[in-house]
Amino acid sequence: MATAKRKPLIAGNWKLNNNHLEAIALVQKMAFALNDADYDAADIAVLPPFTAIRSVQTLVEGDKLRITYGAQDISQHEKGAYTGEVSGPMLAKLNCTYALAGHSERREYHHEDDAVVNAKVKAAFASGITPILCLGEGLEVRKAGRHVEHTLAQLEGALKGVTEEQVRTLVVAYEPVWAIGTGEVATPEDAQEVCAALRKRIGELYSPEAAQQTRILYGGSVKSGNVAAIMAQADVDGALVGGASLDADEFVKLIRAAVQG
Ligand SMILES: O=C[C@H](O)COP(=O)(O)O
Repeated sequence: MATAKRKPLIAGNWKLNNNHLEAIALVQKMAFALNDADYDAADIAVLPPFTAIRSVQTLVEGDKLRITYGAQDISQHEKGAYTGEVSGPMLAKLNCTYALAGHSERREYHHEDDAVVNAKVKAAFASGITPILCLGEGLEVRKAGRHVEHTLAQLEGALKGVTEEQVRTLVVAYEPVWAIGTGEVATPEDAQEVCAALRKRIGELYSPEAAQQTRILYGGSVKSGNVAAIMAQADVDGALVGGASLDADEFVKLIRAAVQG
């Protein structure tokens, strides 16, 4: 089967870093370094904390930057008595392109299970936001050799009720939990094994054509020095980057290394 061309996506998840002033400084520095060839080669996104999204929006729209942005989480609810939550319509009003759903840190520290993640994925689509669905196994599961079945079960749980049309635009991020923020990177072959299995299962659940369109990212200690080998894998379409996205010079270097090839 001919492989459709998927534009790489390099997304920087800032996690709990950068107030709105620091966010402006970081995006300005990125914008100063990036050029049209970079934007043509990859979609480039930042995922600031909620409090900085408005500042990033103002900068991006005011200067017509080709950097896209999104949120690190999205409520499964649209409105009502849900203290602390931020809804899809609120994020859409800020012109967010993406929202993470099911990041392992949300699953671990906020006890989000597959049903909640599924509701968040659907909430994002309902507001015209592209969910970046995060999946991945912990160390115990990896050691037991059950990483593929574990990640596929998370995928199936998160996609209940998601249509084929939606899944074509979905972004999936495979992030082995043991490789997040630890300096421990999965080998390119480890990343490919799971990303290929995810694409195959999307093909079985929907259609091979849809599976060829879904972008699948790898995340977990991705840096400018290791991204090229990961991106060289057939089923890896980009990276979800934590720590290395907090430094503009390193992030731009990483983006360029990711698309050279
Ligand atoms: O969302 C990003 C991932 O959790 C990876 O974080 P990291 O690049 O700091 O390991």
